Amino acid sequence: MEEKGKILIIDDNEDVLFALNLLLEPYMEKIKVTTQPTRIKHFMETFQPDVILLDMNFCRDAISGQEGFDYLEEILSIDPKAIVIFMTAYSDTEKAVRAIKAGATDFISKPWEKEKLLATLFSAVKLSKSRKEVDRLQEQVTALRNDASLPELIGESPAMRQVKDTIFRLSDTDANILILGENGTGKDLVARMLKHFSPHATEAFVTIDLGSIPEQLFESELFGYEKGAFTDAHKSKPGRMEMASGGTLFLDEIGNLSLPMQAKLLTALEKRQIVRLGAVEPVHIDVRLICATNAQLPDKVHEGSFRQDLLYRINTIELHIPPLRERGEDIILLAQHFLDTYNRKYHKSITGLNREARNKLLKYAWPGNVRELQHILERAVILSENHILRPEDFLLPKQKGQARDFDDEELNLEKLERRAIERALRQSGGNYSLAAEMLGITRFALYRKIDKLNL
Ligand SMILES: Nc1ncnc2c1ncn2[C@@H]1O[C@H](COP(=O)(O)OP(=O)(O)OP(=O)(O)O)[C@@H](O)[C@H]1O
Repeated sequence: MEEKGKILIIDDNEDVLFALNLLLEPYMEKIKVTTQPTRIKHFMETFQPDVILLDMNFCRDAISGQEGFDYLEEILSIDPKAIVIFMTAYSDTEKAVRAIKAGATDFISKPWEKEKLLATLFSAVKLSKSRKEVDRLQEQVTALRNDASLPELIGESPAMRQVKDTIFRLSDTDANILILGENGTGKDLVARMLKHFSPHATEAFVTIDLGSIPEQLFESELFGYEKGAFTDAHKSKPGRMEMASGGTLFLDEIGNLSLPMQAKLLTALEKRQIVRLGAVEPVHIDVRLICATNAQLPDKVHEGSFRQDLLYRINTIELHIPPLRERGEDIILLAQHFLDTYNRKYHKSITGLNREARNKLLKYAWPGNVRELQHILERAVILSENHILRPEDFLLPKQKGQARDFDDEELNLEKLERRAIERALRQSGGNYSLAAEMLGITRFALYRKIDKLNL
C-alpha cells in the first residue's frame, strides 16, 4: 500500500485547488490548499507538509514562472530538505528542467493525468518520509557517538592485566561477548573498551539496561514502533536494535530478562531481523552483541529461568571481571585516580593517602566494588580538611561477613594464622609484598609461614 502524506497545494486558481483537493483526498493523509503564497511560511511551520505542490505563475496572465522560482527559493531557505513539486503548463519542459535544477523534486504538467499525478505524489511522500527517518537516525547516532567519551581502565593486577589482554586480543573479531562480574566491577566500562577497540569503533554503541526498563516497554524499546501502534505512539520510532545496526548493542543486566522476552530477543538475533510494533515488514539488523550480568547464568539455566539456547548465542566469549577485593594494589591505583578526578572537580589539592589510610582501603572487602570506592573517594575529597587523606577520612560501613574469618569460637592459633594469610593473599591479588604488609610481617616471614602451613 502507498504511504499517505500531508500535502500543501499553492495555486492562485481556486478551481484548480478545488479539483485537486477532491481528487487527492482519498489518497492522502491531510491536504491544505491556499491561493496566497505569502502564507507559505505559516503553513510550513504549522502544518509541516510532506510535499508542497507549487504553481509557477501567480499574477493573472503571468507566464514567466519567475514567481514560482522565488517561492521555491523561500521554501528551501526555510527547509532545505523540503519536497516541492512544480505545476507547469503542458509545453513548459524547459522551465520544468530549470525548476529541478533550482531544487524542486519533480514537476507535473497541467492539465494533469490522474495516474501520473498520483504516482508523482506517492514517490514524493515516500522520499520525504525516508529523509525524515534518515535525519532522525543520524541525529541519534551522532548523539550516541558524542556520548562515548572513554575513561581509562585502571588496573595492573594480574587479573586486570588478563582482562586488558583479552580486550586487545578480541579487537579484530565480531564475536558476541558476555561480561560477567559483580555490581560495580566495571562491566559497562569494559563493554565500551571492547567497542572502542573493535572493527565497529566508529559506529553506534547503543546500550539498553534490561534491569531498569519495565517489562511492558521492553518490546517498544528494543524493536521500535510505528505511528499509531498504541495510544501514545504519535510518531514512528526506531528501536535500540535498529539504532545499533552496523554497530554494537550492549545489553546490560541480561540476567533480568523474563522468559517471554528472552524468546523474542533470541528470535531477533537468530533471524537477524526485527518487526517494529504495529508494522508488517521486517527490518534487517546487523549488530555486534555485548551482554553483561552479575547473575550466575548457568544456575539460572539449571533452574529453568534462563534459556540455554540464548546463553549459547550470547556467550561465544566470556570475560570475567574480578571483584575489587581480589585486585590488591589496584585499589590504591584506583583511589589515586579518583582522588585526582575529584581534586580537579572540587578544586582541592589533596596530595595522596597516608600508609594507614591505604591499609584501611586494602583490608575492606568492597561489596560495591569500584563504584563504591569511587563514592568513598568523592566523599573524602569533599569533606577532608587534610592535605593527605587519613583513615578517618574514609567512613567504611561495618561489614556483616567481616568477622567470619575470625569467628568468636575459633581460638586455634594455627587455624587463625592460616585464615589471615589466605585472606591477605586473596585481597592483595596474590601480591606477596602487599600481603606481608597487610599482615604486618616481612616478605621473608610470609614465605616461611606459607611453607610451614603448606599453603
Ligand atoms: N578499572 C577501572 N578504571 C577506572 N574506572 C573504573 C574501573 N572500573 C570501573 N570504573 C568506574 O566505576 C564505575 C562503575 O563501573 P561500571 O558502571 O562499568 O560497573 P558495572 O559492572 O557495569 O556496574 P553494574 O553491574 O552496576 O551495571 C564507573 O564510573 C566506571 O567508570
